[in-house]
Amino acid sequence: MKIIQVTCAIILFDDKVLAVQRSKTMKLPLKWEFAGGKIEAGETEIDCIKREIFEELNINIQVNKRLTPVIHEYPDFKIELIPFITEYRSGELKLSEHSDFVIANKKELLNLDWAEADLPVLEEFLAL
Ligand SMILES: Nc1nc2c([nH]c(=O)n2[C@@H]2O[C@H](COP(=O)(O)OP(=O)(O)OP(=O)(O)O)[C@@H](O)[C@H]2O)c(=O)[nH]1
Repeated sequence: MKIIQVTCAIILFDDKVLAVQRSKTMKLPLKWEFAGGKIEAGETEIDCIKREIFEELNINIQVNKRLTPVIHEYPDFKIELIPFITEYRSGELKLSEHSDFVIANKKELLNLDWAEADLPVLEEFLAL
């Protein structure tokens, strides 16, 4: 199965983190994830995550650290999820695709119903 490369951002707002909920009509409906998306041809990982965050959330971020990529096979597709720790810089947060968001502390993050590929990312982040 072809691997789709996807970047995602753990966006820090001081000591809290943004998580977004996929809409009913997206793949993995209503699951929580870190905002991000597919790497386009010729694009660097960093360009991709900054572009996706602006498209999906209307905000600008600073990228601070790359975490360990996760390869995950869902029943109908396979992704390499490439996570970055980032921080909010500017702009008014507006959702364009997702149905909801939270800016949550570590304990609150653990209570969300995450997309499976995100679980190792969350674990690595929480252990830092
Ligand atoms: N952005 C993002 N996608 C994730 C995460 N975890 C995870 O499994 N994915 C999956 O990675 C895939 C690519 O994300 P995307 O947001 O660019 O694509 P999509 O499926 O909404 O777009 P599509 O309509 O072109 O299929 C999605 O199928 C999504 O379910 C995550 O933390 N962030």
